[in-house]
Amino acid sequence: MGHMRRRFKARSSRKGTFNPDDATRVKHTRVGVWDLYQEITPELEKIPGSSKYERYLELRRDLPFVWLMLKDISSMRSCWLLLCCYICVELALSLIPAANLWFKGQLLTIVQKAVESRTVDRNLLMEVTFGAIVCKLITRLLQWIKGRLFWPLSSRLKQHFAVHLFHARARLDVPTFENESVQAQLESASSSVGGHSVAWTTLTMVTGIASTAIQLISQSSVLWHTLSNQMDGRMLAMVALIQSISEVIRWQSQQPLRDGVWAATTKNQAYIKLQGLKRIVTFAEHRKEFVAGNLTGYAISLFKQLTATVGSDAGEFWELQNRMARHERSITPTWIFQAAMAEMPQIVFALRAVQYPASIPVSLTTLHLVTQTVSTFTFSFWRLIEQTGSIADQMATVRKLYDVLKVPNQVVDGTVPFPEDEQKLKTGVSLEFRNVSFQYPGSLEYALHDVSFKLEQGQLCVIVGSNGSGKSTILKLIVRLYDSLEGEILIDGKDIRTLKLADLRQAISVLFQDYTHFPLSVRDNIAFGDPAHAEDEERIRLAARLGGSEEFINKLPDGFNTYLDRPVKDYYGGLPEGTKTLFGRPVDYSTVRGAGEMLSNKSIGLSGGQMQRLAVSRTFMRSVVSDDSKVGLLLFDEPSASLDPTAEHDLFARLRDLRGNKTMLFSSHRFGNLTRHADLILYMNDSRIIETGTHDELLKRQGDMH
Ligand SMILES: Nc1ncnc2c1ncn2[C@@H]1O[C@H](COP(=O)(O)OP(=O)(O)OP(=O)(O)O)[C@@H](O)[C@H]1O
Repeated sequence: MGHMRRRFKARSSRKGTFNPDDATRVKHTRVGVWDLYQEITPELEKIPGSSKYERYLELRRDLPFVWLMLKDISSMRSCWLLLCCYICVELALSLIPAANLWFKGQLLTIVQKAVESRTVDRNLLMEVTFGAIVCKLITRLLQWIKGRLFWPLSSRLKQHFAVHLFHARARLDVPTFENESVQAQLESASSSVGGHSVAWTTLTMVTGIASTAIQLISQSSVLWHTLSNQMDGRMLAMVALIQSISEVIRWQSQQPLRDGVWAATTKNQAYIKLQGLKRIVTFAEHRKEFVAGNLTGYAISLFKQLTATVGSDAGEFWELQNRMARHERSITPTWIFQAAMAEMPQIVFALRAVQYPASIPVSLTTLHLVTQTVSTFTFSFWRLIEQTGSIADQMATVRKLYDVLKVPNQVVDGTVPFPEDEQKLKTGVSLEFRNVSFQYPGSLEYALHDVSFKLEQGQLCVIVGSNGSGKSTILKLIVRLYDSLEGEILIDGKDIRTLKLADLRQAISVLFQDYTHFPLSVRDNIAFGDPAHAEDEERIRLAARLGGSEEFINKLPDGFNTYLDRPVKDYYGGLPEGTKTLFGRPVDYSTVRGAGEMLSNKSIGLSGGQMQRLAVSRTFMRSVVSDDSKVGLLLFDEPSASLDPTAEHDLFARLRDLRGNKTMLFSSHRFGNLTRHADLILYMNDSRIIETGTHDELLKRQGDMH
């Protein structure tokens, strides 16, 4: 699989767009039910190794990053010694084929002498034989050492760069993270081949290329030297080499989808429907309606009929593509010429033998030497081409790996510390919106339009409005998930953009409407509300109690240690059907088909209300559990949306009790329980505040209107 991914990794060096309908640049082929569109590459680019100028520029841009990475790797204390050993072993291994060749050349000399003088230099023969054996042994030994170095080195690199990548991802703010190009960059920087990190792949690739190059150079110089006094030796070598290189080129050109721009789609309606039917009978989610709808008979006959219609054209894209590629290896004039060329060394040898019968033993050995060397040679050459082909992609990946740490966040950090006096937070902060307007990135509509209001220290404010009126957006702007386009937001009279982000967010506690649950234990889900006290068990339990979640958490299989959705699945195969739980967790048989022999665990279901209580507990952990909380402003976006009336009543009562004198802001769909206690109600519609006042004032005004 890893190999496949690497072979077909899309190369995205070309700028611009790809239009399958442009017949002048795009070749259209039918592959079974599939339509394959390939961009026509100019002939020149098909020659391996001939990279275009643009490609060269790219390499020049990316190369420094590879250097940076190598420096980075060697500066890791636990790595550099291993790395040195690894490089030495690789170097030694790449010189071995040349040594082997040298011994064979010596044999050739011995044979030649034997032919000429009818005597064999015994000592030399012994030396050569012994040398060849030692060479083999050393190779084995080096390979063994290389194998032993592999895991420690590769896993250390993986760890090091895992931290790097975690950092790169963790530091991004909301608009930057949502940006598609940043996502693509992160994706490719963390791409791995066969489970290895980018660093390891790059390292092996760089050492691999160096080693192949050394092999080629050392072998060819030894061969050239050895053959210098052989009749036709060099000619034989040239002929064999040309032949073998042309094989490589032919092989290269037979990989139509290796490089270049291409796309495939199917328009075969019968095939698409067939795939749809397969899914219906495969996945559990369709079963209820499939059975109740009495669809069995109909589906079977439809499936049979469609299978007949599509016929042998049916198939997955890769399967058909491989079949076609094999068919394409048809007989062409070049192919015939190459086949003839393959026999060329033998022909040269035969002609020579006819001319000089005495030279037969020598030329026979030369022939053997040449053909054998050339075949290892071809292999090395082929590898070099393979590797240089992917090195450009790999280097680009390395650059991206380093660039992701430099992606600028869109929300720029401020410099002013906040608050000046921590004690003041206890009495809450004041909050003011001055003519704030905002559009979400990529959206043309205003989510907030000229919004102004002022909330004094310690006041309770409720924003009321229908769906999509902009309530949540107000909360998101206060914590600077996004920055407003126009106007300013002031906290304690200071523009929030001037304040240090970490301080600002520390002083605010927020419960979003679309709160999330981290794929961690229930305890950690609450503890993450206040990292400073994440180890404080008492505090976590208190937060759970106040948030109304303690009771149901205690009933979970592992209590506070329960994972609602374990991020690491268990693996098993061939389980007897009677196994309902394993390792204390329920077995999920519904995923068995997709994952083959691997199965995963069912996630533990909580009701919507329980989820919300858990989220409220996390917020409480941060803001209301204790007096030493550094929070001065509490924001709640529909905290009771999934709660039943009693739970809602309890929650609000508790919140009013616990908040002390802190400033609090709620959003709600309706007037009611909460608005009665509000110092200020903002009534929103269509991105604007259309009315403000207290509960009574607003009701009165409404009454006046009717
Ligand atoms: N991430 C986003 N990207 C683009 N548009 C968004 C995004 N989030 C919200 N919007 C749009 O901004 C407007 C205001 O949304 P907001 O979430 O503030 O409404 P709301 O009053 O909180 O609604 P609800 O009561 O449904 O929660 C809506 O028109 C919405 O479609």
